[in-house]
Amino acid sequence: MGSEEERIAIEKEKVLMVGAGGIGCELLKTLALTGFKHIHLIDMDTIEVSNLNRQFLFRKSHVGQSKAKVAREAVLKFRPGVDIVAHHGNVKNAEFDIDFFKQFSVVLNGLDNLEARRHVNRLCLAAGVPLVESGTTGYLGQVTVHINGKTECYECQPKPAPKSYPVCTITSTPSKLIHCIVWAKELALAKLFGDKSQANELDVRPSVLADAKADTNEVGNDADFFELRRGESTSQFAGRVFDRIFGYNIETALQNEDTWKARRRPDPLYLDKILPPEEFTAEENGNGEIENPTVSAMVTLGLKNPQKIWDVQENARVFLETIQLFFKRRSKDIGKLVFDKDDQLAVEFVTAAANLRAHSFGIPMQSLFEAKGMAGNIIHAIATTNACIAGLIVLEALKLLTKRTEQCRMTYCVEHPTRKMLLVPVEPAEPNPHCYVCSETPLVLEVNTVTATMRDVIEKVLKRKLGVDSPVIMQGSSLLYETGDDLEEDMAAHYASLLNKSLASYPTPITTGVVLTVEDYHQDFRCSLHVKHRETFDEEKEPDGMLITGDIASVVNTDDTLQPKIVADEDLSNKVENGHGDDDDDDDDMVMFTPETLAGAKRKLEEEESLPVEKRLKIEQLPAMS
Ligand SMILES: Nc1ncnc2c1ncn2[C@@H]1O[C@H](COP(=O)(O)OP(=O)(O)OP(=O)(O)O)[C@@H](O)[C@H]1O
Ligand SMILES: [Zn+2]
Repeated sequence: MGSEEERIAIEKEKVLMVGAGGIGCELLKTLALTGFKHIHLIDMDTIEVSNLNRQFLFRKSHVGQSKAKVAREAVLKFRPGVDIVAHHGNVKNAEFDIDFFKQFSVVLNGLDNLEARRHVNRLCLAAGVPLVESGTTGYLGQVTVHINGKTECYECQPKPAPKSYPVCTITSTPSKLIHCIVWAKELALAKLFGDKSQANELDVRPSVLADAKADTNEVGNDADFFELRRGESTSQFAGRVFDRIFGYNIETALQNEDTWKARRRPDPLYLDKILPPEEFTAEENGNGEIENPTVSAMVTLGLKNPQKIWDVQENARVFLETIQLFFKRRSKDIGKLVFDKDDQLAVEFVTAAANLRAHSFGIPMQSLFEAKGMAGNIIHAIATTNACIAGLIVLEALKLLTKRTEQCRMTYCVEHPTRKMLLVPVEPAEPNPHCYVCSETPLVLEVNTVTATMRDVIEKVLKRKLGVDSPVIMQGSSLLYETGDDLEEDMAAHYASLLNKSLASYPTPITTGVVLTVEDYHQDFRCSLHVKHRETFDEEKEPDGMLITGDIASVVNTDDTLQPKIVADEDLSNKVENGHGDDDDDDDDMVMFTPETLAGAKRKLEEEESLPVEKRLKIEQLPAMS
């Protein structure tokens, strides 16, 4: 039992918890059992079956209900005297504003995404409330403490960003299964079932070869190749797509000899070499069958074990069956499907398509279970890690509430003992004086002001890179853009009309030398952008056609949409692939974020003797995913 001072603080102070998932369930239980009496809890989600193995406050009968509300009820059963207020909503909602945050003595995060974490960080800074931030990934975890003005804020240091791959690795020269999975998920699935208006490089071929084929009309260069044709059965369609993407496209790529000089040549796959014809030439057209969102090709094909690696025939069958099922039972999703790791049919399609491509390129195939993990960037959560992290959060909260801030520590939970410790405490660093969030450091925006529009700047830089939700943009004293429900109609129309204008064609041209002020009142966020015109950008390395520089250590790409650069959470997929988190130094992979960017981190170790540098980097690189 702690000191009297602690007991009083525990009973009196009001704490806010954000997230009632893996960490959140453990945290709410630990707070209640420690004696905390006033707890607010925010979570926007409802309970899913897949949460039940570790989010122990939830039962099967709760599936579909609010996590925050059910967590509250579950804890009240064993600690009825605790005053718990459950909010079922997004922490970014306007109701959770700075005044709302001000009522708490400390905020405790149990979130799973960068966007929400950055938002809470900004509100805590604005409200002057200390934040205890946390994350776990399998056996790894971390708890960090952020006190406005005293320690670094959550955004003072760079965060691991998704790893990106050159487009050509994905479209033409995969060398690992993850490349094939990204291809299956972002190109094949998207081309067949996703939004057709989005650019998609699934079917790109060298123009010379494409022209030659088009002349003979052998395959055609038709834009609607991936559409179900009139009178065509879904099985004929699936077969046609199979031969195109695994056969014809590979054969076409093979004709580009230079590509294969130093690489293994892929083998084209054609259905008639893999399956007997009766399996893929059925004439029936099953459109119009009953829609069923939970349909599964594994069920209809009798494949039971998700951990078994399918052979080529099985992958071909699953590929064909998933396409048919999408058309017959999921037709409402066609044209708008986006990959979701909980969508069984989509995962089956991605597994089969990735495996077939892998087979063609001589890459070992994987089971659906493994492929799902890679496609969904899943590292299986470990309940014990969440419990340890929740305990550490409460310990840090106690130090904050009893004003023992000098004792606060960032604690890293590591997989292998470091100097006999699995929990490595590190003294919090001071605020980064160049952090654009907690200091007023200006940023430089390099952009082609003649071609880029204000919409580009808002979407690609302000929202995606700087994590701003509702930007207000000023140039000197004139307002260039604002959003909000209370905006007059004519003003909203005026701003909308300006959005598609290039920066240089604004009434007062926005070009080199102009300083834009960006604010988000809800986040109490403010920064200035110094505009610098630049003619050209490297399409591969700077796909946004703009670059934000300056003292922007913490500016990272939070967006995981994959156009035009293909991005995947390699940190995580590596772990699934190799069983550990080390990068295997495949120089094919282009990393947007390197250990060097972390080396400047100023954390000091608790003991005099420092960790070896590699170890320190690893600790600091721990991704905080959930
Ligand atoms: N913006 C947000 N507002 C409120 N709650 C959020 C927000 N973003 C994430 N959360 C909540 O944070 C929790 C994180 O928990 P956790 O990492 O265990 O994820 P999960 O969705 O429960 O599980 P998994 O992703 O592993 O299936 C989730 O319950 C999620 O709803
Ligand atoms: Zn900061």
